[in-house]
Amino acid sequence: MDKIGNNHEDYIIEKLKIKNEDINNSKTKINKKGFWKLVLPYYATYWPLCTIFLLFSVITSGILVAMPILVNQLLNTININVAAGKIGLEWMTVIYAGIGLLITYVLYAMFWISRYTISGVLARRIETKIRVRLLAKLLRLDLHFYHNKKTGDILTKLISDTQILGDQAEQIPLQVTYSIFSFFGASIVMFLLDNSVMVNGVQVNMKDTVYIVAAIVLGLTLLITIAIIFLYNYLRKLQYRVRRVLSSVNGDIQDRIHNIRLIKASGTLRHETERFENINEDYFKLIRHWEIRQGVIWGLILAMLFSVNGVVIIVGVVFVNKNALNPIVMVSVLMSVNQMINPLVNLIGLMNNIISASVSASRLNEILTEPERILANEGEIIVEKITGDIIFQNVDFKYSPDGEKVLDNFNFTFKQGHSYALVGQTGSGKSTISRLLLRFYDPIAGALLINNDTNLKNVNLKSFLNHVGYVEQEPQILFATIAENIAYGLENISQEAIYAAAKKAKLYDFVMSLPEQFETVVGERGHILSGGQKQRLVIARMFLRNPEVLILDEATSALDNLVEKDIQKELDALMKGRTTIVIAHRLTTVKNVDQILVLAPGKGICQTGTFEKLRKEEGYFRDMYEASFS
Ligand SMILES: Nc1ncnc2c1ncn2[C@@H]1O[C@H](COP(=O)(O)OP(=O)(O)OP(=O)(O)O)[C@@H](O)[C@H]1O
Repeated sequence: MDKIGNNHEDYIIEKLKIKNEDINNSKTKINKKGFWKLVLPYYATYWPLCTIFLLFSVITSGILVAMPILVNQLLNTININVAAGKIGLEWMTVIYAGIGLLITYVLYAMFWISRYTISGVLARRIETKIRVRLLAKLLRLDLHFYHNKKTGDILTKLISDTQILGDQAEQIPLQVTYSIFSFFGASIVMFLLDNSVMVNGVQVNMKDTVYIVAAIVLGLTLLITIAIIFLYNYLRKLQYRVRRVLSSVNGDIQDRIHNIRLIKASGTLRHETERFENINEDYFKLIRHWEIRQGVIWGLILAMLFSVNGVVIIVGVVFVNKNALNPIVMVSVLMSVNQMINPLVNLIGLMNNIISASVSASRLNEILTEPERILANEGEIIVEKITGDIIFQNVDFKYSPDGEKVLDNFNFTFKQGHSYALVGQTGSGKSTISRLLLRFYDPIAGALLINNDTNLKNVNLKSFLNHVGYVEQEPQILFATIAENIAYGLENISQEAIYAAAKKAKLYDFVMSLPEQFETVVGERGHILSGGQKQRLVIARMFLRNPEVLILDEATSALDNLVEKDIQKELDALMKGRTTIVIAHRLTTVKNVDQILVLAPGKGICQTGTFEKLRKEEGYFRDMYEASFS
């Protein structure tokens, strides 16, 4: 099997930053039982629906399979009188058989419609349940998981793969039941056919001949089935690679749309279009490769299957010629052979679906089996109030196992009710300290204690975060109204409280000038807001939370000096009596804090003191101070 990365896929791999081993190691990535493992629990949960669905599938398949018997009965009413050379009909039997056929078709239609509706509902139920489960898992995973993922890639799994799984959770059992049932049903029917003929007034039975024909059909189809199983494994690996690349292409589109302003500002429209064309051209070649192979493979197998029909016709004609097979029975035998082949043809049509389902299940399992490093401790120690110090005790931390330590034996006590500022060169670990405190990550060694002695790992995370207000450099804004964005995470908040928070954040006047005021939808990531307005919105969110611990990571960096001064006044008032950690490059923001910590990359804290003390001391802070006034 050719490896991706050796030929036309080189470009796509390089451009989309796909890990080569991710694709070529598809053997380890694809879990053969993945699909069943994922959907069986849902079949068990919705067992009444499943039972009816399976029952009706069996009934509809049964009716189809029984059809040759009815036809056989009908045809047998034609009584061939060989001696007299006449053909006579038993009209009453014909009428009864006709009515029987009609009733059968009506019943078939009724069961088919019921089965179709029930299985559709079941499919969508399973799809939505798996999607919710996946989303819940994604929310539980810590930020490490997201570092090397593209959002579009995750979205493809969340939307397309769950949909494929839902569809196939319906189609696979349905078609497999039908196929197995019809195959074996048709085989049995073939043996039950009345293969006797009147020869010169004497009834002659030809059962042996039918057995021979059936054995030929069974033998040939068994061989073809074995071939299908081998080819299935090959095609599944190929399909995994195609889907992996497709979801990376989706990720790429999402990434470029996300950065549309960069593209516009850099004038790279043509470059991006060409790049995308090249990526898609490579994707096209890859999928063409898949389409051709699977087309040829399934086509050949279909041809082999249909040739069974041909073999039966030839064998049948020979037997009829030797008077070993009743020509009327031969019609029914041929119908039964078709009934045996049809399920296999059906299974071939279903093969691509089975492959898709198996690949989707493997891709979803990549997320579902991802270890959860941070357990939110839903039922553990509830934090009613933050009344004590926050202590970083011998904390070591790095972002990846093979990366450098960002914090190395970091020790510091943030005293309750005091304010602190973290300053220092870029990359010195200031934001990392706040991320650890919010439990975006856990330290690899040491501990974070809150309320003097409670390990943060042991507390109910939500109850702790209820007391923490966090404003970060890049405001996180949802596609929702301004009011919803301000009140995010809080329940039963009055309109007045939202207005008051907006006033403190100097956002109120602007919001009231909008046609829909606080009900204005701000667009994705606050598209309709300026950088400063976004920052004011997240500051308003924090005022509303009224937390006991404040973490302000460059909270006012996007504000102009006058607004910043106003908001800083409000923030200073809020900071009083609350443990506050301010991360800032602007000295105005850190002027009034109780203590400033100066950090250096790889060294941790290298200076501490008040603004006045550090201003005079030789070091990074004095350099920073002098630079800002030079
Ligand atoms: N998600 C991440 N994965 C890997 N490394 C990271 C990640 N986030 C930060 N780092 C690295 O950790 C170090 C500390 O980053 P951090 O964001 O804490 O610095 P900072 O002092 O806040 O910088 P700045 O002042 O520029 O915001 C940096 O070297 C950075 O490259």
